[in-house]
Amino acid sequence: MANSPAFTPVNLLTGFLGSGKTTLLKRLLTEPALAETAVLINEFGEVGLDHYLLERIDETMVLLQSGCLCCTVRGELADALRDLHSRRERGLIPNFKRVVIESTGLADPFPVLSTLKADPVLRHHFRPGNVIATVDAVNGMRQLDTYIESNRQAAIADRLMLTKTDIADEEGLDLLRERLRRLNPDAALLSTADGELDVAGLFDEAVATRGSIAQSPSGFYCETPAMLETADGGTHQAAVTSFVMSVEGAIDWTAFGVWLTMLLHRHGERVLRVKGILNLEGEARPVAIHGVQHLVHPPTHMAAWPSDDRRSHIVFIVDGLDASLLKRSFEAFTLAGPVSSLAGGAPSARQDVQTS
Ligand SMILES: Nc1nc2c(ncn2[C@@H]2O[C@H](COP(=O)(O)OP(=O)(O)OP(=O)(O)O)[C@@H](O)[C@H]2O)c(=O)[nH]1
Repeated sequence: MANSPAFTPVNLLTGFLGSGKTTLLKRLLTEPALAETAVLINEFGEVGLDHYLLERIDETMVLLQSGCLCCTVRGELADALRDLHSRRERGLIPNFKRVVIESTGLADPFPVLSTLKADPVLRHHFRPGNVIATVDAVNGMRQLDTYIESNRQAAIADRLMLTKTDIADEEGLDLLRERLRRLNPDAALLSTADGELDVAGLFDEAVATRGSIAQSPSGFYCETPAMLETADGGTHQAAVTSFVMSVEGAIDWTAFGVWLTMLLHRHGERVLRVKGILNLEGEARPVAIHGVQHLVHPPTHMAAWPSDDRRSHIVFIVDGLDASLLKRSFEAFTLAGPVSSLAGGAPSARQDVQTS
């Protein structure tokens, strides 16, 4: 295709669970300079909601199967990129000049980058762009303390993007900045709240160095930082699992709000992420809800239902918390009918994530 670059940059948007990747992506995609962007979304969990929460669906947006890019979806990533390239060449989809991959909040970015290098077709048409890692100013310190994935994401990034500085306390923020500078002194440390932020400039530019990671002559990255290897060979923390609760019929908002607040108050340490699209009593439009550990974000109305499915779907990513307990307490609190579908455990798409 005439206007497509010889090597299309593939940018990676990473960052721990709930740290604001989709929010940033949504903002980026409204930038006129970034109009020609293909988006690949990968989510940890049975049911992906991010493509709905992004509220942009077209043929240059690809949802990668559930499972984690760094563990089980790498072949699919390569296939998706090859397919996008081939359809662009044949003029079947709008031209795109860059790719952005939004990874799961638990992804290790390194294998994603090496997928580009390993594939004989991809390396002739794509090149690495930038790795942008969002870091939650409220929960980031605890996540760095607890989850190796969070450290890997921050260590490999070209740009560290602090989010939620508007609701974080100053003292904690200073400590987090210091820690991030120590972890990755070469990355630009930015904030989504910065009015001067050059959003378009976050992408594409190939960078000469990437922290302590060596760059091969072909421009791809060939070493993983040894200091961040996990004892179990690099898979996710042992007890992290995800499940979805799907609920028929409208939910009472007050009861739901009390339940969620109590849940996160009591078990916030272990609820790494909760997000959902809710059908609420008295509301024509769906409402998106987000929680990250102890933090409940204000709910937002979505523009419209993304499909004919009018059920509420609530996705949980938990660390060592029993799905059936959550289901029972949800039913008791909200007096909702039985939760119609409850996926738990470790399905084949994410076998690398062990259940305890
Ligand atoms: N106050 C505030 N809230 C934010 C900011 N960035 C994101 N959020 C909120 O944080 C919640 C999670 O944001 P998402 O963008 O869905 O996070 P994510 O990293 O894509 O989440 P996962 O893909 O599930 O890991 C949402 O309720 C956002 O509105 C910010 O800078 N300030």
